[in-house]
Amino acid sequence: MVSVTWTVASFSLSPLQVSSFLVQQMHMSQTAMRASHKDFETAVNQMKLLKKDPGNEMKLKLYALYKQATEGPCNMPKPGVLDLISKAKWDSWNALGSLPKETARQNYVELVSSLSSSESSSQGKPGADSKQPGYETLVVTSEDGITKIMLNRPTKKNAITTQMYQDIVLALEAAGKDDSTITVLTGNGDYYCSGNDLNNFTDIPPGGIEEQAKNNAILLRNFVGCFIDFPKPLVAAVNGPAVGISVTLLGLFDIVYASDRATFHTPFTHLGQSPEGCSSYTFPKIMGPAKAAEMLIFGKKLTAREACAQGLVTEVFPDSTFQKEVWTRLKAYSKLPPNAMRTSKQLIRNVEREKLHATNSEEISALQGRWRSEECTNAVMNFLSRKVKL
Ligand SMILES: CCCCC/C=C/CC(=O)SCCNC(=O)CCNC(=O)[C@H](O)C(C)(C)COP(=O)(O)OP(=O)(O)OC[C@H]1O[C@@H](n2cnc3c(N)ncnc32)[C@H](O)[C@@H]1OP(=O)(O)O
Repeated sequence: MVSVTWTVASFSLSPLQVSSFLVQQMHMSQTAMRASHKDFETAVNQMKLLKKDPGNEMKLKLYALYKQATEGPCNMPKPGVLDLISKAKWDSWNALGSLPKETARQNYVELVSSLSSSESSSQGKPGADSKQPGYETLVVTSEDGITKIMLNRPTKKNAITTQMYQDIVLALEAAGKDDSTITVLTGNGDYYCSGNDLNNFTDIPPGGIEEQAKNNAILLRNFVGCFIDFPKPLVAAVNGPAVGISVTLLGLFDIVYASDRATFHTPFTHLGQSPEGCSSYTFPKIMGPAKAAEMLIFGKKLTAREACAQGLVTEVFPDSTFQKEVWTRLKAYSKLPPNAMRTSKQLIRNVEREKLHATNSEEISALQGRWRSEECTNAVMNFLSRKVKL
């Protein structure tokens, strides 16, 4: 990563320089659109060179994206229930709905690129899969049948850095396979999480903003995908205010317990951005479209009790007894038969799994455009130059 100068340097840019910077961004984004046909062909060839089998679920995703990219929305008659393989392929393609060909091409390219880079990063590292990572900004503990993943950047209100996104993915993957029965995400300090660390936008790689948007898209797709596919009961213990992506993800948790000090805030429009974490689908479903719009479009902040009344939060506890009450409750739940819990969770989530993955892809495509926009650039600069708080 080249350490960035644009946010700092741009404070002293003239309006002309700023507009030429933005024109350059627009030009780069058009170039990326034109390049994507070629990128797609390269990715199709790259797929054939993968050494590891990516697994059936991933193959179905790739199949669906390939068909959508080359033929558009699913136009085949639905196969019979006994033709299991054709039906799984059809379901996967059909779940992409009217996703534009261009977006499907782009998603296919990114998915293949993430598969190839994870393959090359694990090459030459014997035992890399089994090694337990040490996390810099997470504390992961396993006790009484509960794996607790605690965000641990209290002085930065647990804002999520790019490293943290990756670490949370690793921690969730490990928790999904360990012998605990329940997994809990919580925060250390007075905040649950203040969302995406806005400094993530200042790490510009050598390929510029275009490459940064692509990298962020890959990271975010994988990150949200892990929550969609998490196999065990997943609980959020929201110990304090929650902002941005830490709020939207709550729609993918099975239980959300909140302290009465917690608030729920998604200031996407203020940041020139748009919803993620599948909230454009889960929030209207949970609280109805009118309430969801007030949060996701206008950035209305909810108290814990309001969020509970809207169905986003399961139960609110007084802050003074939050930790004691939540952990006592969870310890009791963790003794329930684990396989029955997993089966019930999967039955609940499987109904809409493909829809959630398709929503994740569409939200990320929209965000890639937002990240390149003047509205987003200005909002991030304003926060980082201490002009605004959200
Ligand atoms: C890989 C890309 C994926 C992208 C996924 C997209 C996600 C979308 C979102 O999550 S949008 C939400 C982004 N979050 C915000 O906009 C919140 C910004 N923060 C604030 O508005 C405030 O800091 C606050 C309201 C959360 C807390 O205010 P308070 O006055 O109580 O505390 P401070 O502002 O003094 O914060 C203490 C220090 O923490 C730093 N900090 C807090 N949040 C963030 C953040 N999100 N990004 C970066 N830094 C953050 C803050 O700057 C202070 O740092 P300092 O002590 O060095 O000054």
